Amino acid sequence: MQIEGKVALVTGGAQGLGYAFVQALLDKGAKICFCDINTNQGEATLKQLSDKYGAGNVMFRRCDVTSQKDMEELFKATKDRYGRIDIVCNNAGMGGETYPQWEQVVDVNIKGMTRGSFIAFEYLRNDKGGNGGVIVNISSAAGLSVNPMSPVYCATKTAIIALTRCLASNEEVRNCGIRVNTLCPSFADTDLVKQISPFTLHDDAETKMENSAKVTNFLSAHGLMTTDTVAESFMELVMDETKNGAVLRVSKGKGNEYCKIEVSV
Ligand SMILES: NC(=O)c1ccc[n+]([C@@H]2O[C@H](COP(=O)([O-])OP(=O)(O)OC[C@H]3O[C@@H](n4cnc5c(N)ncnc54)[C@H](O)[C@@H]3O)[C@@H](O)[C@H]2O)c1
Ligand SMILES: CCCCC/C=C\C=C\[C@H](O)C/C=C\C/C=C\CCCC(=O)O
Repeated sequence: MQIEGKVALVTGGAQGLGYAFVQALLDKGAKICFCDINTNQGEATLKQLSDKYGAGNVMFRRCDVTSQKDMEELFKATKDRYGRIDIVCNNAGMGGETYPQWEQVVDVNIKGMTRGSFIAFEYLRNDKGGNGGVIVNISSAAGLSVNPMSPVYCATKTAIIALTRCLASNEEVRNCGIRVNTLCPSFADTDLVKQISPFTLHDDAETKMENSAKVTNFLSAHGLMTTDTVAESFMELVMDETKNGAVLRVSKGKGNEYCKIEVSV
């Protein structure tokens, strides 16, 4: 897919990986709408991006991906401003393993990305005025592996891999010119990683210290990628038109791998 002249929408784009995806798309000539629940950070990021790429090429809208109304308005505002939508990146996500945060993790990571995919279909489908296009859902290497420290986060990310593969395999979706892929990064240098708080059955100080040491050791064993490195792989999933239903794991230690998850039905 040629990016020049295309219109992309990125959720959770005010910082971290989403911000890197937005910049990678702008670098290739796309027009962008990014949303975030954090209005202050979103507006600060909009200012930086407008200075660098021109105010006509980028817009920000406050939007909570757990709200159907917010998301419908986000897509409509993007189409109203730029006339089309070609690329949707469902990126907004979070971690948290205790109540009530774990429920919000399910809402944002699973329902938010499902909502974003379903609304995207209405705008991309080439049988109803769209031009086809691509959806990239941001899962995680955590969705491909077993991890005792983050059962809820891992479950949500595995769900996104399943959602993506099923949607991509659907003939109606394919026939409307829409590809759906998922990116599964290992650790990258963002706030989300700095805030990891592992699942535990105990809340005493000693266990907390032990768990914190486990997280530190786990992180130093795997290393942190830059957000730009992850964005290069994101762009591969966007641009390579042969990729549909792809599950691309990106890891500092293990490199990039398109994962095959075979099941017999
Ligand atoms: N950083 C990593 O190591 C890593 C690895 C694999 C996958 N991921 C995934 O990448 C995505 C981005 O994570 P990140 O590391 O950049 O984290 P981050 O915390 O730096 O950025 C996440 C952004 O999403 C926004 N957000 C959160 N909830 C939202 C909501 N309800 N509606 C709209 N926006 C919301 C936040 O305000 C923030 O700007 C997430 O889906 C995360 O699970 C991150
Ligand atoms: C300390 C583990 C907690 C992990 C869950 C919390 C936040 C996760 C953020 C990222 O999505 C983590 C990404 C991958 C971690 C899972 C497996 C590591 C695989 C290592 C590799 O393949 O390089």
